[in-house]
Amino acid sequence: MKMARVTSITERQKHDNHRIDFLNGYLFDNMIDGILITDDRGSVIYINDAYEKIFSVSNIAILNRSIFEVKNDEVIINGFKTQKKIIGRLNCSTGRITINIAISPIYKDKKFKGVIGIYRENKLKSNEVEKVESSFEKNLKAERCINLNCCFENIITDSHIMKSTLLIAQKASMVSSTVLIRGESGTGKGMVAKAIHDSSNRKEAPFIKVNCGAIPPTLLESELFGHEQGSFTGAIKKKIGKFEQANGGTILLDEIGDMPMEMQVKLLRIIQEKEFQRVGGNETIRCDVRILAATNKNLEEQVEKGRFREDLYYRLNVIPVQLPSLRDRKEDIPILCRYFIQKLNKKIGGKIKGLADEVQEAFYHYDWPGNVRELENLMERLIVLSEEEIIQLHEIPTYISQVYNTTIVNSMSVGLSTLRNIPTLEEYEKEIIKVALQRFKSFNAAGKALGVTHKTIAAKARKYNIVEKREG
Ligand SMILES: Nc1ncnc2c1ncn2[C@@H]1O[C@H](COP(=O)(O)OP(=O)(O)OP(=O)(O)O)[C@@H](O)[C@H]1O
Repeated sequence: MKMARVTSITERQKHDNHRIDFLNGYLFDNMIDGILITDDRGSVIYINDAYEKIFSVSNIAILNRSIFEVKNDEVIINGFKTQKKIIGRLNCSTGRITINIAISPIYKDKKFKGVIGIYRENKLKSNEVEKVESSFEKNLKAERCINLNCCFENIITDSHIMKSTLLIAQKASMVSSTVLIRGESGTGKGMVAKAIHDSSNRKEAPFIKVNCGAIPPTLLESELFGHEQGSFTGAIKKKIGKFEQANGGTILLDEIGDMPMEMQVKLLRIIQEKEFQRVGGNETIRCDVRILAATNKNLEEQVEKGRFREDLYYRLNVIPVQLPSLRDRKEDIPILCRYFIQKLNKKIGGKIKGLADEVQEAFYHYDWPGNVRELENLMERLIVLSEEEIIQLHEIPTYISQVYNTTIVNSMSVGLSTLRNIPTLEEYEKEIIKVALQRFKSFNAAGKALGVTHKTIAAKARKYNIVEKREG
């Protein structure tokens, strides 16, 4: 009898640990190709010996540095930004050696975890030197092909996933199908709905937004479909509902997941038959309204629990548009900050020029549960209250700066544990002082960050030739 192979959990764990060992060290050590691996923020977490040789760099100088600051390797930067497989070529200064590069994104549980770059030296014969052409250019062109029209220009993003999502929204604007826009609160669902309307041939007609969660269930029907005079206590005058107001245009049913069951039946009817009656009225009113719905709820779960009609769910979910949360597109944080600084400086007469490096780091590590709205509100508060032109770490709320402080300590120990050759204490001291001086720009501030006096920093900076020794 054939025995099935069963891998127990503990065995599997052993496998996993083994794999991690591989990744942390020896798998790539003896390869001919240079290898560089980054984490999801673009910090270098691994380079092998071949990489050190090809680029004449030491791992101590490059580990934990951002690929944006380490070296001008546009191929990996482009691979990181687009989170796509990219091949390219770098020319060395002699022109006789090129380096073929293949960058691949690393995903775990559908989440972007960083990139791995493979670098292979390619010695050219002299007649080949002229022919070298970088496929990086081609990739850039492909990237530019993601063309969004001006209706989407207020939706600021650098993220490839977000741009692809907006492209779906733009395509949806060309038809009248129902669109279900999903995403956590503050991810921009309202903005996307407006852009779909503005980009459609209904743009001259009204765009009407109804927050289904904010209106008491008893009033929602009259809000949506209107009522006749005297149809219920308080119905003093005839009222035109939102659907009639939106005739020829678009209606956004925001927080659709909170719509009461009775209203869901009525909504289904209007989607199917395109007609309704006002509350207390007999007249059948036909209207031509494009329906967009938005929610931050898990509608599938609501359907399973019997809180949302399955037939309505399918009617609404004809074109799904899923907006990623800000923590899943952290590459958007810098561009959003720049955008909000510019916009809010104008609005409230602020003079902020930017964010200190540590603030940017802190923003990067924070989870932003309120997404872009939370970031925008915080930027407004900082612009109003900040004493400096560059917003400093001590000015941001402690729940965000704390995240930064713990991450720095953690990343230092992770970085050290991945080093193959442990640096001497002196080498380590030299590097950390260099980093602190680059970041804080003065002996005083660097000393404060490292917990020593400015005199100690100054003396050590001279000892390690980080700054020039004074004569005499
Ligand atoms: N990509 C973006 N670029 C610029 N501003 C943005 C972006 N995304 C969101 N915002 C801003 O964030 C705020 C929230 O956006 P919006 O109301 O569209 O989010 P939402 O997902 O509909 O939120 P909710 O579910 O709470 O209604 C708005 O002030 C909007 O201007």
